[in-house]
Amino acid sequence: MGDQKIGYLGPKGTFTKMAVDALFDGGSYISYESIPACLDAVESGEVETGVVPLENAIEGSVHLTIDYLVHQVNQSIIAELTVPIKQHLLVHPEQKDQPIERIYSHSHAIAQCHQYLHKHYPWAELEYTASTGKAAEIVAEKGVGVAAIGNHLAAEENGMRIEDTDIHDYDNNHTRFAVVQKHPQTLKVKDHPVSKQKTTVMVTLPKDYVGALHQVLAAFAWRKMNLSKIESRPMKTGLGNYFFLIDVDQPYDQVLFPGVQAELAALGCEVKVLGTYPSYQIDVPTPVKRT
Ligand SMILES: O=C(O)C(=O)Cc1ccccc1
Repeated sequence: MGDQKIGYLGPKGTFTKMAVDALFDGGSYISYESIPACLDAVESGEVETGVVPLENAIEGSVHLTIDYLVHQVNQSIIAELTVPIKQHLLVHPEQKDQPIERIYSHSHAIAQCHQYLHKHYPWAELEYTASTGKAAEIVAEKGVGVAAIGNHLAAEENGMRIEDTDIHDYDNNHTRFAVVQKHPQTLKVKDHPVSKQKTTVMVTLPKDYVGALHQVLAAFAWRKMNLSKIESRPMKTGLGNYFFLIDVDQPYDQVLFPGVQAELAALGCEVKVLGTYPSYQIDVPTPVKRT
């Protein structure tokens, strides 16, 4: 296999980049400034593999990723990795007593630190950026009087000072990242244990009728297939129209899944397999001391 080209949500110093560094064993890493830009690059073949955030333990799903995967591109999830997330307040090295008037970050990072922000910086304006790395880059450029929420890598890469560490409101803050490809092929990853094999399916109901979701879930339940997540998202075709994304805790097989698909098809549901993949749990290094 040649050099693997991996696109990720950048710029430098994002959590996605930390996840990429932790998972992959070599390759060319190409940074994209937004989730759609990264997934478009996979779609066009500019990179074979993309890595984007999928779900956070505190804030929930990254809807932009889910919606883009479902509505805009045709790609498979070929791996997922879960990494711990520690948020810090980053400032310009010349920041001293100047009031912090604006705080920049990704919407999920801001949501993970709401209580902290409410308590310590209730006056600060919050400004959303496409990633935490972008927020750090903006603050490094703007100078004093502003701050970013991000990780220690963003601090290092942008020459920032960590003003306050571990400012996320809940411990056990983890994020799941999806590794996606248009034409599934083998990945060269470091030697991480696979915690389980999962399959994600998208189910679209024909129309709203009594017990529809119950029947969908029953198809998995009586086959004793464990579900680890179910989420509804709007179809974007009108209020009240939803599809369901279901994570099943087992690899795709030739008996149970086709059985589910046939049973749901008989109910008029559309079922699409978004991927069957290994799930990695990775501990990224977090060498943080207040500086
Ligand atoms: O913005 C980043 O650094 C990302 O990779 C997305 C994200 C944002 C907040 C928590 C986890 C991942």
